[in-house]
Amino acid sequence: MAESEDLSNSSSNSSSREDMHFFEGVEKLLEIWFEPSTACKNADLRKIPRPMWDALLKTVRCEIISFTRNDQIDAYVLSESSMFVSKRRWILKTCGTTTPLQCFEPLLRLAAEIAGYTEIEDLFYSRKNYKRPELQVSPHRGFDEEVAFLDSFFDDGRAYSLGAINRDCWHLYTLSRGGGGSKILKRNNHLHQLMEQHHSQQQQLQQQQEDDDVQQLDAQLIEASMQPDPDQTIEILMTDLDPSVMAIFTKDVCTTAKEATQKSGIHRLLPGMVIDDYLFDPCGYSMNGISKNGCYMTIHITPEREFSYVSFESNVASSDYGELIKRVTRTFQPGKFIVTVFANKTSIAANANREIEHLGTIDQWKRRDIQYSRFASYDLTYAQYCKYPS
Ligand SMILES: C[S@+](CC[C@H](N)C(=O)[O-])C[C@H]1O[C@@H](n2cnc3c(N)ncnc32)[C@H](O)[C@@H]1O
Repeated sequence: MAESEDLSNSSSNSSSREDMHFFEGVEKLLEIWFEPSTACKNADLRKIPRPMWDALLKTVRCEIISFTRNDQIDAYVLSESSMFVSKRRWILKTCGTTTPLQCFEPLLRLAAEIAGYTEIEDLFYSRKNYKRPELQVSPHRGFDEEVAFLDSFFDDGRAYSLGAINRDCWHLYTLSRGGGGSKILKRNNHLHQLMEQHHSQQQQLQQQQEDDDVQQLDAQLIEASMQPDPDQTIEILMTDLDPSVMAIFTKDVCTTAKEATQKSGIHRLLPGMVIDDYLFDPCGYSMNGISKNGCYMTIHITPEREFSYVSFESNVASSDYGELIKRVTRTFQPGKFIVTVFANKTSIAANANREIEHLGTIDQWKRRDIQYSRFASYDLTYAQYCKYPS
């Protein structure tokens, strides 16, 4: 399977490429939803203390550089992108040569031992094709390897590649169940035992509770599981960006992250977000934005001209993502971009596929690819756009 970006127009040969400074902006994105726990009423991933996150992120090869929180969500800016921790949802987005799948086992242990979760309800692992896949380390040297790794944990995982696999494309691994928990495979013996052990301990505790309490909780859970909470995620992954915009995200032009945020107009993309931003030296930018209702946005920028890359992601609900896509692409002026939208049936973005189908052009960007997929609990729309004439 072709993995690298289309390099047919590149004049670089392999020896000069070796010497070149390079940073892989493309992120690996892992989102896990844990199943609400009947036995542990106060289960919460935010109970996991900071030193444990620090240790977990060492296995990923990155570290926390900034932190902000509100009642709904803890948001971490990392040396390579971001981590968001909510009650039962965990999101890790990391770029460069990080290894997010390496922290999968430690995460499940912390979720069981500290947070009180023993079952995974849903999982999404996704990324764009890397620009330089040969620089990645195991288990991220190719999508096949990432899938094999995840398949060793799940018996119901499914892998998809959307877009043109010899050019710009996007890979996704997800579970095929609509909630209901996904059993960790028995061949991961130690982890399986650990999860089972926590599960049975919690079940014993459950039996000690008053019958009324349990019945009430069960009734609430049944009702909640029949009607999922609205959920949606939009990602816009941009390449070949306008150098004059990218210059903003260098220390030559801005001395602080706040200055870069304001000069670029990032603060106007989704008003009402509390922004935690970071400007790297000599260049590079990351920000997390969070709002009181639990929404987040995150933007990461690799401004170097030879491999410029910007990602935008948010779970903000909208029935008009076209407007948001316009604001984002006008801000960063990419040569090309990929949009993905996940939305479940109760989301106001549930018709995003139809909306994007009508967006054949967005300003000066023309759509080259569109695919629509229906999964157990979410619909997914993938589209790719290029600036024309291209
Ligand atoms: C971490 S940031 C944003 C990454 C993000 N995934 C993206 O490219 O959209 C990466 C940018 O910061 C620069 N940078 C400077 N110092 C860095 C550091 N210590 N760690 C990671 N990136 C650094 C890189 O050269 C690159 O331009």
